[in-house]
Amino acid sequence: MVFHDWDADAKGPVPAWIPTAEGVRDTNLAAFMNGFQAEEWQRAKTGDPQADLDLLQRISHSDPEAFWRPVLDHLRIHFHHKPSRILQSASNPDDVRWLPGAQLNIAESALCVRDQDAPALLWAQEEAPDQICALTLGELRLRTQRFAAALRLAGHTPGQAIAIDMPMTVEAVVAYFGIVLAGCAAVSIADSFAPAEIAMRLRISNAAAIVTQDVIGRGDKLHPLYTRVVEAEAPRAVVVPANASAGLQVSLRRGDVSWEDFLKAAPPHGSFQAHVADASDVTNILFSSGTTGEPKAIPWTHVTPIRCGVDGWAHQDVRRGDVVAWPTNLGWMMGPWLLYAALLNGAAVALFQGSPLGRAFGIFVERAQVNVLGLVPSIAKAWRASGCMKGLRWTALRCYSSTGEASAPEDYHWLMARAGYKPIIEICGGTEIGGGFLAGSMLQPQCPSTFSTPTMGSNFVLLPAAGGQSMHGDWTAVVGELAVVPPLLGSSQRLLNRDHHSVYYKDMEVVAGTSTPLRRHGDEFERLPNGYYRALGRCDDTMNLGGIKVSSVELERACMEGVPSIMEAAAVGVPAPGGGPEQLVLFLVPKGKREDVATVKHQCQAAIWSKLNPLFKVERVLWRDSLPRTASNKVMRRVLRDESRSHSRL
Ligand SMILES: Nc1ncnc2c1ncn2[C@@H]1O[C@H](COP(=O)(O)OP(=O)(O)OP(=O)(O)O)[C@@H](O)[C@H]1O
Repeated sequence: MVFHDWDADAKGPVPAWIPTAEGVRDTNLAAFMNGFQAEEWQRAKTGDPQADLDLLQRISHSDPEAFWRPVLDHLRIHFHHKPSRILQSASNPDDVRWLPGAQLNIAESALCVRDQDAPALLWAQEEAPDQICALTLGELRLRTQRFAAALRLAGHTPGQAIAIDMPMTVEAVVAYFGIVLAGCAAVSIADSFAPAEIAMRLRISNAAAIVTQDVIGRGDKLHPLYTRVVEAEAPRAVVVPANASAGLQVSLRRGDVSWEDFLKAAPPHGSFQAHVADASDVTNILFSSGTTGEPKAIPWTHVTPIRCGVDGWAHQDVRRGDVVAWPTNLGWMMGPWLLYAALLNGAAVALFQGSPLGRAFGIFVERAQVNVLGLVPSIAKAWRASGCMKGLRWTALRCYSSTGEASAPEDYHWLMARAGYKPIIEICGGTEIGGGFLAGSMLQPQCPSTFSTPTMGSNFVLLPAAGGQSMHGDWTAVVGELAVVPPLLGSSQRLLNRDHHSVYYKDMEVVAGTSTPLRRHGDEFERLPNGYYRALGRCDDTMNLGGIKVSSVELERACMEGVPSIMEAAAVGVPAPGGGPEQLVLFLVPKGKREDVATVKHQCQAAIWSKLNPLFKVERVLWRDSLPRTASNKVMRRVLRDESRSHSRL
């Protein structure tokens, strides 16, 4: 009611959550600001953390030496040899060096320097979501060291690539950190992939071994995993049983070994000296989702996880003793991101062994006392449609967080309300960024499906179609492609299967007033009148309707808000048969039964006219049972574009 005369055109969307003074005071950033010493900070700060947030964010990229030193201390990054400086600049962004001269193993910072008695991992099975099991950091460290020792005894040397293809279980986390401690690179492969996809990733990374699981149990169904890995002609496999008490449910190839036998070679309590590496050595090889084409193989170094840690610290406000849950897999960047964002901040990771779509997951969140709950938009949509979380009390929750694709404000308003109005911290970046460049903040009012600040350390411009570069802080409402201003700590400097420079810098404008090229990212954003941002999806998903550029996401949002009978929408622009301007085709998933196409087309048209532009014409509407998605659950509009082209040829 307080907002009934809110002028959204002048002030941006209505906030659905406003931090209290006490809430602001308790954040990590407010505490950090108290002790921050940078010269510009001392000169210009007001003493009010909310008012000073922009200043801190600006200093975080304009003065990396001043910003990162205390942040590295705060995250307790453990160096065997300290870096000579934070950043060694170069005119080519691929040649800059973060933490030059540093010798470290980032897994030690995650496992060895914090309270060893504190919980590090919590988990439960889908069949018994309220039976929470826990492992302390000390126990996790010991198991990890044993795995690393076993790797060494099996002949694996620093620099080798070792794949992991399995659900995100305790064993997966042990293997992940064990590989990093041993100086090898973990090749992250999502557990949903078919053999050909697994084989491609093993080939690109030249993996010397793989850690996998026999089967994946979901509800009362068992899905094969080991057989897929075998079909991919994987190298030697270490195989974890899905059900430890039942033992392995597959027979192994000659040379493959069970998890238990693999570990037997190393003493359970022996200490393992972590491999001390250069900051730029590889710890992890990840693959992007492939929304825009073939997945890119992206190496993460010992520096990249610091991006994850700082995101979690500054944006989701992960605190010591917290519990962080985020249904994902090590094969997606949010898997490793979650481990580092929690452990580098002294928090525990909550791993649910089952589907996040049902009530069992909600019970787990309640019982594990989850403080920070991450998700992708399709999870919230499913919860809202089924009503499965009704009555659950997520009282420990301080915030949600969302990544992956643009969210629907209505769904997210619903989600905020279901935990008694808790903010949803949107974060957008990418596998090659090691985390986010744009996010929400617990120091600022939050509106569903918007971003309120660049992440700490990052800087970007929007490139409006009319030309020019619009900086954050310009405070002008504008739409444009977002381009990152390098350098950005954590972002990639090489790719294994493409030329890094051509993918990210070729043909890009230079940063105004410098000779440094902007870094391409390929997302379209709108800056709102209050300086917040809204994601408009991939630039490839924008279309030109009657000479006006519009993004798929905007059209979809208008339909979702205006037509109650649809659950999901995907909008694509298709060239008119025989040439001419693009035509708008809508693919819709119904909430219940499919309504008459002509009626729904009329409703969508009305919603688009009233919310966006009276010149946009809906050409066709097609019902679908579901939308095509990548393995990481992102809508593949390029597949729909192809589909509608073939429809129009019929
Ligand atoms: N909170 C968010 N809101 C909107 N979009 C998001 C959000 N988080 C991530 N994204 C989208 O996901 C992308 C990053 O995902 P990822 O690194 O897996 O690569 P991809 O773009 O999906 O795949 P590829 O680069 O192979 O095409 C972002 O560029 C953005 O398009």
